[in-house]
Amino acid sequence: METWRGPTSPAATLRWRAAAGTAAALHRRAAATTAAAASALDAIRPVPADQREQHELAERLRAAASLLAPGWLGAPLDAQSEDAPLGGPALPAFVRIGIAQPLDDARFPAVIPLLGTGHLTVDADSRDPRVAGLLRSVLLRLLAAAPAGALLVRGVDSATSGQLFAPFAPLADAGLMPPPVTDRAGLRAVLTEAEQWVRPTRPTTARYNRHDRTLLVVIGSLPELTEPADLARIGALAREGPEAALHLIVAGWPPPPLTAQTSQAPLSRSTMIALRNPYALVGDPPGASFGSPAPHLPGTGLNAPVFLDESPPVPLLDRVCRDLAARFQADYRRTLDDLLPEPSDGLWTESAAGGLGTTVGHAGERPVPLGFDERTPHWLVGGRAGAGKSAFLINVLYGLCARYHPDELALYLADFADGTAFTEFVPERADGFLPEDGAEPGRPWLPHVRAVGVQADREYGLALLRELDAELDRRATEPDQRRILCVLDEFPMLLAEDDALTTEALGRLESVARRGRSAGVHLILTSGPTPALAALRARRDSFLAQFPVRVALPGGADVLEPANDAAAGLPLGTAVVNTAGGLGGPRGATRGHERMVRFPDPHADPDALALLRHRLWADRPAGSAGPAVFTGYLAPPRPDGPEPTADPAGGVVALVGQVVEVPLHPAAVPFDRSPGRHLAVLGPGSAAEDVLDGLARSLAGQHAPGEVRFVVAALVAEAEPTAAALSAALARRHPVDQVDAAGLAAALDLGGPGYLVIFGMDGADPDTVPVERLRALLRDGPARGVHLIAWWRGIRRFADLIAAVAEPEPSTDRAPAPEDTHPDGTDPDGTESGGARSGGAESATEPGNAATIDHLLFLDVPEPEVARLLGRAVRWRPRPGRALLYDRRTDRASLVVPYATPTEVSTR
Ligand SMILES: Nc1ncnc2c1ncn2[C@@H]1O[C@H](COP(=O)(O)OP(=O)(O)OP(=O)(O)O)[C@@H](O)[C@H]1O
Repeated sequence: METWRGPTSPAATLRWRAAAGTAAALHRRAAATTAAAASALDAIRPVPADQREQHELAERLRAAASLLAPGWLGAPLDAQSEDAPLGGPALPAFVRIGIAQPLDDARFPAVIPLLGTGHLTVDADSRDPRVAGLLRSVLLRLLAAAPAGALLVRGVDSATSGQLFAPFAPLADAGLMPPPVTDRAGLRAVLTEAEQWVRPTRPTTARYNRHDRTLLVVIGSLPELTEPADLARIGALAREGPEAALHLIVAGWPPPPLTAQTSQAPLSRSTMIALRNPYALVGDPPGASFGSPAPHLPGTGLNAPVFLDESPPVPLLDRVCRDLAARFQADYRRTLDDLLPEPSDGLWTESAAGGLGTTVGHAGERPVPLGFDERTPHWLVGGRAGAGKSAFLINVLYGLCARYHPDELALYLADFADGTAFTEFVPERADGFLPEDGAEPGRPWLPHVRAVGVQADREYGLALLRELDAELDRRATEPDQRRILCVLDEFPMLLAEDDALTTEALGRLESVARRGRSAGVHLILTSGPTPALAALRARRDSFLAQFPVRVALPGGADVLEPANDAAAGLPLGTAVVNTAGGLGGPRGATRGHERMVRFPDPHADPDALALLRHRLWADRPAGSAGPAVFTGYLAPPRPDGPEPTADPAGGVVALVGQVVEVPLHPAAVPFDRSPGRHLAVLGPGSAAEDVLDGLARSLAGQHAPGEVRFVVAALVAEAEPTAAALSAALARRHPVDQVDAAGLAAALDLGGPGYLVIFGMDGADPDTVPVERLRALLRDGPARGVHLIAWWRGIRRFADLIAAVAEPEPSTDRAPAPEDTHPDGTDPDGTESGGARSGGAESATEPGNAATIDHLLFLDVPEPEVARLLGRAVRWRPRPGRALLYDRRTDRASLVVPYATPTEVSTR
């Protein structure tokens, strides 16, 4: 009789017996099953090579296969009942790949070891329908048979643009299996994830992370021109993967060589399938042999042609994927309500005296509480983009706001990336700013939230930390029952530069974290995956040591200790909550300090969220103010209401923008009667021109009609249109002279109250506008209500002029003493103030010389130039939408966001 590969012989029969015996030996993890299979197979004896014996052998192998790969793992999928239960007690060790057919009428399921053992390769890729069928059926079997959540799958398929995995889309929608990647970048991301998965916990001892879950990477086809380096990474993963619960199914392996150097060896530790027509040859599984009677003899693979399983019926695939997704979602069907107190209990029933607490999620059926008190004062939260960080934070913040009265809890929120986490807490208005007083906001605000920084500058973050530090100073003498929670989202950006701001921010973080613990000031820091975290942790006396609570969302394992792999492979909507600084513990041991929680998506029901927000807002204590909102990417509108009017000395205060500080406040330039009350706007661009324009309009609005005279001059051509438009606008309310340089010279003697608004002062010819007359104006103008507000395009001309006007002259006038020195001797951005200085502006500040300009507003002037002019260090990074306001009298420099460009003058 002829078998498929040759005449049947006792030796061949022996090989069959050995094959089954080997398979049984491989099944170590299913000992009982294996024992049963082995005993079934041991009964096989060498038999005469007749058809009857062959049939009997096939029958026994069929029985063995049903023991090794029961249910979903081995059943013919086209006959599989749609009601067959999903999930099993343990990860499957064997899986069917097709039907072996040694004789025309003798068949048995071909079963290979995979999970727990090695990998599978096929020499053709997903473009071959037989390969696509095999991959889909193996994947379906494994997913259907694995315990829920135990098998994580990553798909790669370039040749069919991911179509191979299309039937599994419901799993992607549910967040169970990400959509397949289809290009080289995607492949690299998958390989990186797999490498992290197998990364030794401690490289020196080469011990491997051991996961409770298994990662299966299924490559249906490699991207075209996959680079040898990436192929080598696959090879390395194959070698190291199985011990770390990583397995590969790679179709199209080995890939066709591009050059002799790039030809790839078979993937180690894999069962290889070679396609023939119409059947396939199946090689030996790793470390064992289907066909060799003894391990030391070379294996020949399975001695029977195998007809690979076809793609499972679409309805079956669909049903299984939907069921798995539905189960997963059922577990996640909890809502934000499940984290809140019972509605019947009402709002704000808990006391913050001993600490704050809320429910952050559920571990199984059990709610998991987490809080802020002396034991767990601060939290560090990590997760990759899209991991649900905002969702987690929003749950926490609403949970706290529902439990504690605004008198017991104040929130400060800031994000530094382009995230949208906190827009949720910004009262709605198209421009992102707080509605006018009394207006019903489109989006109510939470009475607990004092300040929100959206896409905030690093300076804002530092200001927030300074404010908290100052609050802690206050609390040292006057304890305050109200707890403060400050959330800094993407905090590594605050520390991203190697500069003085980072140094100070680190110090403040340390101080706030250390002192806040017992003083009721708490922090949540969040971060995406970044090497900065490891670097921060490695610092001696790292402030992170003050953060015992670590919350790792998907991709956030680096907030845990490196040896703790509890967060590996977390699906969306889950987090590892660790209260021991991220420390792990023995595998399998109950870790009292660590829970895996599931948390709901608070935006899944926007109406419920809006209702809750409205409830919190409607119940706010009388007199509550909305949060101060700083939106980094918007120029704030000039305040609508009347400008702060005349100060006691009879001058006005011009507002140039918003100081980047906490609490937010306007940058005010007083125009009172003392010498030097003038403003220079410095910078080359049109933004400076716009600032001057806006300021002049705002000043016009502060005076009764006809009360002051405006003299407007454009001494550089580029500013003429602006000057003309401004003059026209101002003229609706006040007398205006639009003049040239000569007219300006004449106006220096203006007798009555007025403003000289000069665009392009650097264009003034000293012969036309004499320095001594300018000096007289700077010194004496304010006393008669005349102020200069002028724009210089370049700092050099300004410095020259100021040096010239500041030259000592016989005078007994003395500049007034500084009114306001920063208490800690630093200016608002932390640079040292005061001290002996030299330089242009310097001489302008010398006592006895009052011919000077008190206020300088820098736009787009490099830090060294500003420092040189001021004769002292400043911390300033010019960028669009930001200005530095320097007040000569107080020697303070403040970062300012200039108000939005005006469109028309106030018509009051
Ligand atoms: N518990 C959850 N269950 C299901 N989906 C969720 C859950 N939490 C968040 N999501 C969804 O995941 C997506 C990302 O969530 P979220 O915006 O909270 O992530 P993030 O980490 O803040 O992202 P980024 O850092 O990019 O802003 C959103 O579409 C959200 O609806």
